[in-house]
Amino acid sequence: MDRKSAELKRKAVGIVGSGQFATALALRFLRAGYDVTIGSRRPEEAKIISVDGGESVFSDVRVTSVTDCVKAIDVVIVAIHAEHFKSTFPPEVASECAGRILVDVSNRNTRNGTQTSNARLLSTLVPEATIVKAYNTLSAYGVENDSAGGSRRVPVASDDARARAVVMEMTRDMGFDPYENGGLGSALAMEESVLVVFPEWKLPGAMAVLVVLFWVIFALSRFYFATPGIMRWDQLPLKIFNKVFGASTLTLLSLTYLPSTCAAFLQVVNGTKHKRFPGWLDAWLKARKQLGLIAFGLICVHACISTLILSPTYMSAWFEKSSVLIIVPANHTHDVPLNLGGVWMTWIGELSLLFGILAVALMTVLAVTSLPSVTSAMSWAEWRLVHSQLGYFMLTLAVTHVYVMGVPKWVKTGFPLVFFRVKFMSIVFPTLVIVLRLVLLLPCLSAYVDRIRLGWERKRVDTRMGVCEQSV
Ligand SMILES: NC(=O)C1=CN([C@@H]2O[C@H](COP(=O)(O)OP(=O)(O)OC[C@H]3O[C@@H](n4cnc5c(N)ncnc54)[C@H](OP(=O)(O)O)[C@@H]3O)[C@@H](O)[C@H]2O)C=CC1
Ligand SMILES: [Fe+3]
Repeated sequence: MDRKSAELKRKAVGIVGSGQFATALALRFLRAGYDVTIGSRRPEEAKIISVDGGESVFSDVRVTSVTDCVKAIDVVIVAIHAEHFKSTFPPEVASECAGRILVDVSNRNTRNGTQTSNARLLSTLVPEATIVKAYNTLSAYGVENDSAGGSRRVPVASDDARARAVVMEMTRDMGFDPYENGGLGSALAMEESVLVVFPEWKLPGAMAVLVVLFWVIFALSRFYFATPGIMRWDQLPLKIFNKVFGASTLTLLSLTYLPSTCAAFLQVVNGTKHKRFPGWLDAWLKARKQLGLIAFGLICVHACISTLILSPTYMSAWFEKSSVLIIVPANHTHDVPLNLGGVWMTWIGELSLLFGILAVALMTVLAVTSLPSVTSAMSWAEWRLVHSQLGYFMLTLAVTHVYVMGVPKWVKTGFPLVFFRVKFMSIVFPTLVIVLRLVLLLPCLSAYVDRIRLGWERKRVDTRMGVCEQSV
């Protein structure tokens, strides 16, 4: 076979099934210049598409029986539900698939705890074909419309490296971004990946809910039970909840930065970095980005509400007291014009606001630099500088924002009543996190941590147990 005819053969693809996904893939392959053959149970009934996307005559797609499709084409995409594998590939059809590449695109509806992937099931039914798992992470809509949501990255898995390479090239031809995803053993994880949504947000989401709930309960108890009489229910939506948002932000920011400090202390205690972190710390370290982003969302809400209620009525401590003495002459009957003028902010208000605004600005920088496109444009050293040093600086600014406005009141309140104040309690945990970080910065300790991170070990440990490469 000369090169030209080999090339022409490579540009042909078969698709078993004529449903929604099969149609979308056929259209995409047609646009990429492929000859498309659809293998259907009832070829005469199959709805056929043309390359311009409209339904039309059989001009662009060849429709045959499943047997003829697998007989004629080297690479066949199996776009049917796994429940129909058995009826579609009985032994007589399976034998015709010998030497062919079959691409399994199927997904499951539930995580039924099975240990066998659909791809493995197909490989047992069609043992003489080479099975590749791909495209199950796409959607029919996304395949048809480039503007549709969803990742353009396509994992491709197969035990046969050549088959993987063939399918990856076809994927590129369609305009997607394929990547090697190992052997067929990965198929189970690929099928499960579409059944769970935002798995990395589960733990941080749960932590955030608990934190906000804690502050809601604390704020309500403080205003309702601890100091009855000062609570006005009509100020619950903004004044009280704004305190909850502020306190929750500080707690979540602390939870974002604490695990790296814990990891550093653990490395000091272990005297090595070659020891796995316990599971809880590992999960917590992985949740940092999401925790930080949730905190960013809450600080935006806190900043909006604070701006709206910024007035001497709501924030009396931030504004100078103004009093006017009105002497009304006896028998005075007409209006007396009063020009009360503006009320100036105190230095406490101004300074506290400044620290708050700076903290929000820095948090915005941190949130932007956590976007994948921005992260990929940064070096590791730059990323570390922003998310570690700058992050702690931002936390310190946020805490100072509360200290400046709170200290005069706390001094007046005194112990133990100060423990019932939301603002006071909100900075206890962040202060502890900052102090722990400062302890790590002590020259003797930071030099020790640096040595450990360079690979030094206090005593040799069995590194074969696994190396922890988590960035801290
Ligand atoms: N739709 C999507 O967005 C995505 C789908 N997938 C996977 O692609 C596969 C096909 O999905 P989709 O196109 O949506 O499904 P459809 O129900 O639209 O199509 C399934 C096709 O399977 C064929 N088939 C074979 N045997 C049977 C049978 N016994 N009963 C009914 N149909 C049969 C039919 O074609 P014919 O009549 O020509 O034989 C039918 O058109 C599934 O495994 C799905 O998990 C993966 C990613 C995204
Ligand atoms: Fe605030």
